[in-house]
Amino acid sequence: MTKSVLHDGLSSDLVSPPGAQEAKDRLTVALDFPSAAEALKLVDRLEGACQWLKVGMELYYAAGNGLVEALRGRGYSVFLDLKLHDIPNTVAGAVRSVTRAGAGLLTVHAGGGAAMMRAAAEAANVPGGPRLLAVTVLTSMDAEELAGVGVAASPGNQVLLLARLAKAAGIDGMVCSAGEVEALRKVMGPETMLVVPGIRPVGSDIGDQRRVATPEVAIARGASMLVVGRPITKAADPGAAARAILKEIGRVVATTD
Ligand SMILES: O=C(O)c1cc(=O)[nH]c(=O)n1[C@@H]1O[C@H](COP(=O)(O)O)[C@@H](O)[C@H]1O
Repeated sequence: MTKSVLHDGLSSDLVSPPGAQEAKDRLTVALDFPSAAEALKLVDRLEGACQWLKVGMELYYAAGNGLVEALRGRGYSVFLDLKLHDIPNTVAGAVRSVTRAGAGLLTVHAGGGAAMMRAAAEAANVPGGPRLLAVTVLTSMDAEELAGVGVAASPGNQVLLLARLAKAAGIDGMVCSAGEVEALRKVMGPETMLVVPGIRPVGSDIGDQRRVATPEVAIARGASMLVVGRPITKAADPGAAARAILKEIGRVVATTD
């Protein structure tokens, strides 16, 4: 479905079974750590289980573009999750600043509005610029939390509204929960990148997430890519935890190819 969109020009692993590279391309491990040293230690323990690594606010504020470049130097694709949300001029400037590091993906908050997203899309539209993802409704929010910030719509309807706004503004893909991905896939078509966090393999702690699903369910419903943090980074054996998730992804990919 989204194979060609996702692959970042890296060579396939010739000794892996068919579909293995696709599964790797569809898993992003969230490096939510306070320092480059801790993040790189985890990367070593992943033993190449994934192609994409997500650098979020905690790590980027500590380690900056240097770490993005270091991860790319090790052959990884970098998903820079800064969830930009400010006036259009400021967001466009931020996109230009981070573009220099060569991240493949960058997030903005869809709640920043159409003009902000258009400004971000224009700033990213340069050679080597990142593909932009619009974060719709955070997976840590349920209907009650949404109502608390004055949004009466259900998470499903709010995600759909923001996704349509993002697409019209020229954004490449959206971040949503597994609960909305099926409806979004129908509306957005096969090429739009739909990225799903809030992933919890059976038996793992839910923590602060609210709209969650297993890797298998999220991929079966149409997710292009999964974002997984603590179920891998806090596991006793992060490499084994990542490989178990790849197996779940692979099972679905094998039946849909
Ligand atoms: O944009 C994101 O990546 C994101 C959006 C969202 O709605 N929910 C969400 O959890 N995330 C990120 O996905 C990761 C999930 O981490 P875990 O809950 O530890 O698996 C974190 O790095 C979050 O910042």
